[in-house]
Amino acid sequence: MTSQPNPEPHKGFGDLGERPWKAAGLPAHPGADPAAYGRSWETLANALSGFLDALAESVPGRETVEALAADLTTWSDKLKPLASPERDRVFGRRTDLHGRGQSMSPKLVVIRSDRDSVEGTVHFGSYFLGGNGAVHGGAIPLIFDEILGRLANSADRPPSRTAYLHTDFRSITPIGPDLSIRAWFVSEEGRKRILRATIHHGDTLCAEAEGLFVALRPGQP
Ligand SMILES: CCCCCCCC(=O)SCCNC(=O)CCNC(=O)[C@H](O)C(C)(C)COP(=O)(O)OP(=O)(O)OC[C@H]1O[C@@H](n2cnc3c(N)ncnc32)[C@H](O)[C@@H]1OP(=O)(O)O
Repeated sequence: MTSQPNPEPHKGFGDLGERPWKAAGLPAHPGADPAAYGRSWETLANALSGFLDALAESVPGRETVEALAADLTTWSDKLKPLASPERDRVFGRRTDLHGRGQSMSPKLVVIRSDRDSVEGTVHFGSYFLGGNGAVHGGAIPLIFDEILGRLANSADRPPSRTAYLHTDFRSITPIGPDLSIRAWFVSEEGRKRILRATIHHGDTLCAEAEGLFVALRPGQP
């Protein structure tokens, strides 16, 4: 399952000229090059997700909260001067990694995929808690958009965007266990691609979705 680059990249960023990270020995587009960071970006993404889960679960003392806030501010201040145009970034663009090297959506592990379907597992950590052990109702469409959007734009298909995403919550989606996730094409006519997906906990259907993805016309953002 591979993502297709938008033929008309996002406009609004000036030409950077020489990319500053090239001086650090990185390629021009480090997000598109799995070798750029070795295993270190994957380690970072896992550490970030693990941190968010640990924070969500913990009840730290006030001193710990203050120290943590100071540490995070230090890192934000270090990273802000390194801000780069969207097309050059790494976060969320490492399609070779489970979870694309980001922490916004839960980690999707693809076990099998072909041109028209994909199967895998998804794990919602405590960061995605809604209440009473159930995943937040907004996080479920998030992973559906992730898996359906990637499948809709896979193979040689031109890029598309989600026009609608209908989600039915059939039973509680639990925080913690690995869940089965499946997505498949229902139809593909002209610019319109209809796909469906399910999440199961064992034999229990937790949620299902249908999405319409519309192929972008040239120049459409
Ligand atoms: C670059 C790739 C990144 C992949 C990211 C993964 C997916 C995402 O999360 S994308 C982010 C969320 N989605 C968005 O931001 C999309 C915002 N919306 C849009 O950009 C536009 O409305 C867009 C592109 C979906 C459709 O607009 P447009 O290209 O003008 O299509 P339009 O001509 O109106 O419609 C085409 C067909 O789709 C149908 N259609 C469009 N929207 C809907 C809808 N919500 N419900 C039902 N049918 C619809 C139309 O009726 C039409 O059907 P027909 O050809 O049979 O008459």
